[in-house]
Amino acid sequence: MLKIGVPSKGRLMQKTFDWFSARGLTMSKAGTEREYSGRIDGIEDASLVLLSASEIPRELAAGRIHLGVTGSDLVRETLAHWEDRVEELALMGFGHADLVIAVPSFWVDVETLDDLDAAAAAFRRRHGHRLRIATKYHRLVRDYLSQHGVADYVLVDSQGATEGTVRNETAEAVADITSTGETLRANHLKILSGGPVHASQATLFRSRTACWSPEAKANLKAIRERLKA
Ligand SMILES: Nc1ncnc2c1ncn2[C@@H]1O[C@H](COP(=O)(O)OP(=O)(O)OP(=O)(O)O)[C@@H](O)[C@H]1O
Ligand SMILES: O=P(O)(O)OC[C@H]1O[C@H](OP(=O)(O)OP(=O)(O)O)[C@H](O)[C@@H]1O
Repeated sequence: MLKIGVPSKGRLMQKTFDWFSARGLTMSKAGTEREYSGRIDGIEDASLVLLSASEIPRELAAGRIHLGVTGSDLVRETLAHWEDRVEELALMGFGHADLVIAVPSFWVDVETLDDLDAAAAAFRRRHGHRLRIATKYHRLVRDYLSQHGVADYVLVDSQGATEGTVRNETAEAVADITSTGETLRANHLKILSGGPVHASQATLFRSRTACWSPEAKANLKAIRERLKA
């Protein structure tokens, strides 16, 4: 039995169903709105596992699902050495969002990462502690800043309403996902230039660690054919 994990709710769920449906694989939620089970028509011996988008990377890495749909940001953030554990089968063309670093709009001297580096050093000299960046994307932000030689900062964990941390004085800067930019603007934050930390979109992943029985492999082959068509 091939297990496919798809988002059970939230912004990725309906578009995931639509994407598969356009390729001849009809997914639907079973039972009532609140029941987290589903069915998939158009392929034999495949079952749907409805999960939170943020749990799908872990389930793929543990091999409990064979395929899974989630944001590319969540896989990179959740799984160390993600490419060893999952394979990207298809970029799905929706769920686009950029992980960006943003600072208060009134920091007129800070536009680039180099500026942030200089501001962080000055901040430490003046305040005696490191500049705080609020985020839930610890791995991605740490790797990105280290690649760009920025070291004088500390990450503070924020699992939601991250843009509010600057106003609430629990951080000086933020690293968060944005699509329209509305939330950043409303909180008087501006994005550093130089491109996003990661440009995310909904992606179909294959687990490298799941048990790939001959039947599961045959099922995957059939799905790949559908995707090509
Ligand atoms: N404002 C946004 N616009 C577009 N995509 C976004 C936005 N915020 C987050 N995303 C993307 O949506 C995905 C997460 O989806 P969603 O927020 O529905 O799941 P979740 O946080 O796991 O929800 P839950 O755990 O409550 O089920 C991530 O890949 C992220 O990049
Ligand atoms: O650029 P925008 O279109 O304004 O979208 C950005 C917001 O969307 C996400 O939050 P979400 O709605 O998932 O809530 P959260 O704060 O609980 O993460 C993200 O964390 C930003 O706060």
